[in-house]
Amino acid sequence: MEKIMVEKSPKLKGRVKINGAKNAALPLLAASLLGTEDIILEDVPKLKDVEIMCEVLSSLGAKVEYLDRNVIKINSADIHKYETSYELMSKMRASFLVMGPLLTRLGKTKNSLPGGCAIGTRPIDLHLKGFRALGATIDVDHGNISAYADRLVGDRIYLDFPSVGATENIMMAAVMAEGETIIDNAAMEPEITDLSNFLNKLGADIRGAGTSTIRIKGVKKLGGARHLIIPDRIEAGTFMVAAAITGGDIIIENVISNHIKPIIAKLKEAGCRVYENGDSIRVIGTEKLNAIDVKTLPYPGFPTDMQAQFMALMTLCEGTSVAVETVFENRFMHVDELKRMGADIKIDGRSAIIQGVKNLTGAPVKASDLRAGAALVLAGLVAEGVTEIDNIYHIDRGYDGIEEKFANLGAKIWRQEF
Ligand SMILES: CC(=O)N[C@H]1[C@@H](OP(=O)(O)OP(=O)(O)OC[C@H]2O[C@@H](n3ccc(=O)[nH]c3=O)[C@H](O)[C@@H]2O)O[C@H](CO)[C@@H](O)[C@@H]1O
Ligand SMILES: C=C(OP(=O)(O)O)C(=O)O
Repeated sequence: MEKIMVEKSPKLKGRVKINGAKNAALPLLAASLLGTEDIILEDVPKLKDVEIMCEVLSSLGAKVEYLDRNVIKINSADIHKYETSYELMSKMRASFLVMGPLLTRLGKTKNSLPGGCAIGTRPIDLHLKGFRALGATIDVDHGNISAYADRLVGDRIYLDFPSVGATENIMMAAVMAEGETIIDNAAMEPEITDLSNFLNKLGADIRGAGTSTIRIKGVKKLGGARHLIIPDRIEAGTFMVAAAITGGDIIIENVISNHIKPIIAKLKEAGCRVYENGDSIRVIGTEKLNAIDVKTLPYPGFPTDMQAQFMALMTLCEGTSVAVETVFENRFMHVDELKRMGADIKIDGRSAIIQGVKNLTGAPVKASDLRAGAALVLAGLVAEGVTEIDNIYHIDRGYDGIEEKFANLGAKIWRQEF
């Protein structure tokens, strides 16, 4: 069993290059099932989740080949299987994103129902509502969910919540449906726009991605393309908080600053200096951090995937900070772990009230989910002594080379076998 060990570190300084986004790579890999010619994805992060999605694609008959560390070639010309195994599906929720592409490409698909996870129950009712509106019949039995349709026909679909996954799955199912599909109250995350750009390169006809209304005109067939994945705004945000929490000075390269406006704004409110320069961002920390409040919201609001990392920062801000989580009903599992490190946090429903403390102390802690793990790494950088982080497979789902990147900035961090 491996743990990540973090020792109180000097102020982090230097440059760090951000990888392609996990949350763009996963839907793009799923969408690759739609193409009938070679697809090349560039800047794919080397992550456990990406590995699992590649296994899912291979299990369906796609040819998946690494051309380089971060470049994957996929050919789905001969996909024939429409069922995924429980074993693969249960490893990662995002594998459910193959449902839309398989439904439209093969007319049927059967997958095991994804369960909830540490951050919430994460239902898929909105994905299914979309598939049904396009004409699919949905059956659930023995933990499996099947969808089939002789033909899919476009319709107008209103999402009760702008779900990222539902928007993606419905977009992918609709690309080859007859006529026009309109998704209202669609998610507006940059990863949706990246997916739309990619599908259009394959020959799809999608307009409006990045706004709350997406229009998809069905086409007969999709081909191939080469596509560079957008930078990971959450990885970028995590390193920005690292500069803030250690009072350091970090230049973060390969960032689209428009994608991280709330992160920039909140770090400035905390007293940090943030300079945008083309595709890089420099964050300079401050001796005294001001208390800040954050409320998570769908894009362009403050991202739920940055709430835990900001909470690590808030534990050291002077005064009282409040974090309100509105996207997931149970995304406060990091609170007890931060408290073990000396943080003063109270939870009241969907709000966490954080009273700044003078310092944190290292402790054995557990990552309950991906971003909770990132928050513990950040807290460990400034906590007295050593922080020993267990369950780091969560962290490896979403951060490519986390120890190397932090160590290059001067952090005392290593992976240890126990
Ligand atoms: C692989 C990926 O891209 N993951 C991201 C994606 O997850 P994911 O696509 O799962 O997130 P959603 O936007 O779908 O979920 C947001 C909220 O909607 C609810 N919901 C969702 C679908 C549905 O059918 N019914 C329903 O009620 C969920 O329970 C949750 O409370 O967006 C989340 C919100 O920005 C991020 O935290 C995740 O990192
Ligand atoms: C919640 C996350 O991802 P996933 O949807 O893959 O669980 C995340 O990236 O923080």
